[in-house]
Order: sequence, then structure tokens, then C-alpha cells
Amino acid sequence: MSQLKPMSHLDNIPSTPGKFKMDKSPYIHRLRLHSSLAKLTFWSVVFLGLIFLFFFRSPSSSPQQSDPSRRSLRTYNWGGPAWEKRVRSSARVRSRNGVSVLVTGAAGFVGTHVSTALKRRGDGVLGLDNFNDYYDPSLKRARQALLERTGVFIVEGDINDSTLLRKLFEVVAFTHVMHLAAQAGVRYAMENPASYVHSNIAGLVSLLEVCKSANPQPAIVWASSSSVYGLNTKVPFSERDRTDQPASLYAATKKAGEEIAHTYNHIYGLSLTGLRFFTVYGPWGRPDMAYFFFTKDILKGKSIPIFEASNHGTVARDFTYIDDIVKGCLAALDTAEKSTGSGGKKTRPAQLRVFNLGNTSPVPVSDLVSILERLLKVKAKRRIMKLPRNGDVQFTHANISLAQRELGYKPTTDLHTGLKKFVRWYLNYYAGGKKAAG
Ligand SMILES: O=C(O)[C@H]1O[C@H](OP(=O)(O)OP(=O)(O)OC[C@H]2O[C@@H](n3ccc(=O)[nH]c3=O)[C@H](O)[C@@H]2O)[C@H](O)[C@@H](O)[C@@H]1O
Repeated sequence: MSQLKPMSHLDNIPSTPGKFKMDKSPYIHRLRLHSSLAKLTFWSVVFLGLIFLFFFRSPSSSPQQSDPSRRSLRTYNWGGPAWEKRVRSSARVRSRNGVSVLVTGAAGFVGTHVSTALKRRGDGVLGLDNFNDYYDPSLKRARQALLERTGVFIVEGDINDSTLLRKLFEVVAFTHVMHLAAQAGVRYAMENPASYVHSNIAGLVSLLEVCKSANPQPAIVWASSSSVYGLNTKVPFSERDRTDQPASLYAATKKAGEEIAHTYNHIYGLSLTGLRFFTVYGPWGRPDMAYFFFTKDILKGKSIPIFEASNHGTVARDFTYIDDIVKGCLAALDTAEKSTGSGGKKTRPAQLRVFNLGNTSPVPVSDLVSILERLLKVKAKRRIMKLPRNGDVQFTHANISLAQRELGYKPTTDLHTGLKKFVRWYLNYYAGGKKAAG
């Protein structure tokens, strides 16, 4: 052994480019082989470890832990004859006067409810969703399973993928788009501003670009937000009130969406209806919303932060029950006029609308907590906190007379009734805490 030269990394480098040194002794050859094998094994383990760390980190269940960069890196599988068949079948209209609707954000809270309602009345519905991990993706998968049972197929993909969008319009001549895909949440915008720009601005433009060139052009109904009223103090909020003082980046992106809608309507003749939702809640809701995580934390005995404005001012929301919102969405689709463009050009003016969809009766957040306490039969550990300066506004209150007149919109569910239905669902879904609430 002593006559053997110690191995060095230089031994593997060819002395002449393109040629490897020949080993003289078979002994040396074996030793080198062992050493190379050891190195190879070592580096393979390191490499696999890195891959494991990158792809298989457990998905986060809270917005705070989510890594936004992974979202845009994701690739989705779509295409092929079997996939196209599923797309066509899901979007097939099954009733007289039915419409075929592409629902973006179909695995989301509002998207799931709207898709189900459309499908049940015989419309053709195709879902699109990127299943991002802003909140527990397993809840989105459960909603997907629910939709599959009603015959709605959700294509996995991002609204920023214009190739996919064009393909969908090639396969199905959608009459309508219900655009609900968005980065939601008011406070999270401070943590991850890029995701709001990605989904609510770039994504919206990507979708409208494809819609403007589609033949026929679809009519589009999309989710704006009560947050566009921002620091407006005139109550109740009417569509004619100022919306130029957003209090969060989320609100600013929704407001930008309304302006972008104006542009596409003006230039290309797209029929566009924006719906300003007011704090929507209900079964299958979003775990990042207060009513949802208050429920989880009250049951766990954890304290809940209740915001209060300066001078002990009440913070209140015009909480709106999901079934009322669904009726508003369907009425907006049903009253949407056709787009008037063709080949990317406007032939005559097209419809451009914006509606408040609220409940018209704001409730203080502390009252929401009292209702939950009664329904859950558990006393909440209240922690009163100053309203943080990260996007929240003190109150919202919708004037819905326009939606009432034009859409026949009439909310019928008060907060107690709606929360009762939510709590029943919550307890059933999380089956006594066996599943972890997201
Ligand atoms: O109306 C809307 O357009 C918006 O409604 C909700 O936003 P928000 O009303 O802030 O809903 P929550 O986050 O569920 O908050 C509800 C109320 O609870 C309060 N809150 C929230 C969190 C908390 O820890 N403590 C607390 O008191 C908030 O200040 C607010 O008054 C949604 O999260 C947005 O996506 C939506 O666009």
C-alpha cells in the first residue's frame, strides 16, 4: 500500500484535453474506482438532499409561511385528447338558454359556490385554479372533490399562462368568464406585495388579452372589493363615491383592476362587470379571514386579537353571506350584455358596470365574536388591540340600491344565521379537530 500514490482530484483530470490518463496497475485502478464511487455517492446524496429540500418542504398552512417565489415557478400538466375531452364535457351546456362559463379561482371560496350553482342550473362550467398555498391547499383540494362530484372539472394552471388560456378558448367558445382568481387578504399585502401584482394586475391583463382576441369575445364578470372605498368616510358606500384613497396594496390592485377593466371595455368592446364584495363569509370559507380563524382559536382556547380604532372606536364590517353573494354573481352573469368587439377591435360601445354586493348592515367585530361564542358554546379569550396600520379600514357599509335595481340583488341572511351555517360546516369538516384547520 505504501508505494501507492495518494489519490488527488488532479488524478481525474486528463493530461491531454479529450483524453484520460491510463492507470498502470489494476490495484490502483480498483482503489480509484472505489474512491470515485464514494465521491459519486456522496455528491448524489447531497444533490438529492437539495432537491428534496427544494420541492418537498411541507406546504404551509398560513399565509405567513408561504413562499411566493414557488408559485410562479410551478408548472402544470395540461393538454392531450383526454384532457380536452374533460374540458369540453365540463363546459357543455345542459339546459335551454344555458351559458358556458370559465370560472377562474374555481377552487377558491366564492369560486366553488358559484361553480356549483351554475352547474346545478344546467350551465356549462369549467374551472381554472393554480392551487397556490396562500392558505391550506388541502381545503382547496376538498372543494375540488366537491366540484368534481357535481361535474365541474378544474384545470390546474395560472391565469398568467396565456398559452393555456388561449387553448381553453380554442377548445370551448365560452360565452362568459367569471373571474374570481386573485390574491386576497388585506393585511398579507405588506408581507408579499409581489403576489398581488402577479395575480390581481398581471393576471387580470393576461386574461383580458386572451378574452379580447377570443371569437366570440366573452362577457366578463369579476371580483373587485369593498376595500376600494379605502379611507372614504361617507356611509353607506355608494358606487359613485370616491375610490382614490386605497388603504392597502390589495385595495390598490383591485382599484387598478377597475381602471384596467375600463380600458379593455373602451378599446376592445369587452363587456365587463366588477362586483365589490363586502367581507364574504360562510361554509367552505377562507381560513385567513377573521371569522374563520377566530372559530379555530376560540375552540383551541387561544386568545383572539380584536381590533379597536383610536379612542375605543368600533371596528365593523358589512359581513355578507356566501349564498347572497352567489345570487348576485349569477344575476350579474345573467344581465351581462354581449361584448361588442371582434378580432380585437370594438365595433360599438359595450357594457361596463360596477356593483356593491354587501349586506347593508355592518356588525362590530366584537359582536361577531359574541355570536361565535354562543354558537360554539365556548368563551373567547379576547385580546383588544389597536387597529394595525397595515391596510385595515375602520368600517365598511354597502349601499346596494344599484345592484337591487339592476340585478334584483336582495341579501336575506343575517350574520347570526350565516355564522350558524358556517359553524355547523366547520365542526363537521374538521370533525372534532381530527383534521388540522388551515
Ligand atoms: O370586503 C372585502 O373586499 C374584503 O373582505 C375581507 O377583508 P376584511 O374585511 O379585512 O376581512 P377579515 O380579514 O376577515 O377581517 C374582518 C374584521 O375583523 C377584524 N380583525 C381581523 C383580524 C384580526 O386579527 N382581528 C380583527 O379584529 C378586521 O379589522 C375586520 O374588521 C377579505 O379578506 C378581503 O379579501 C376582501 O376583499
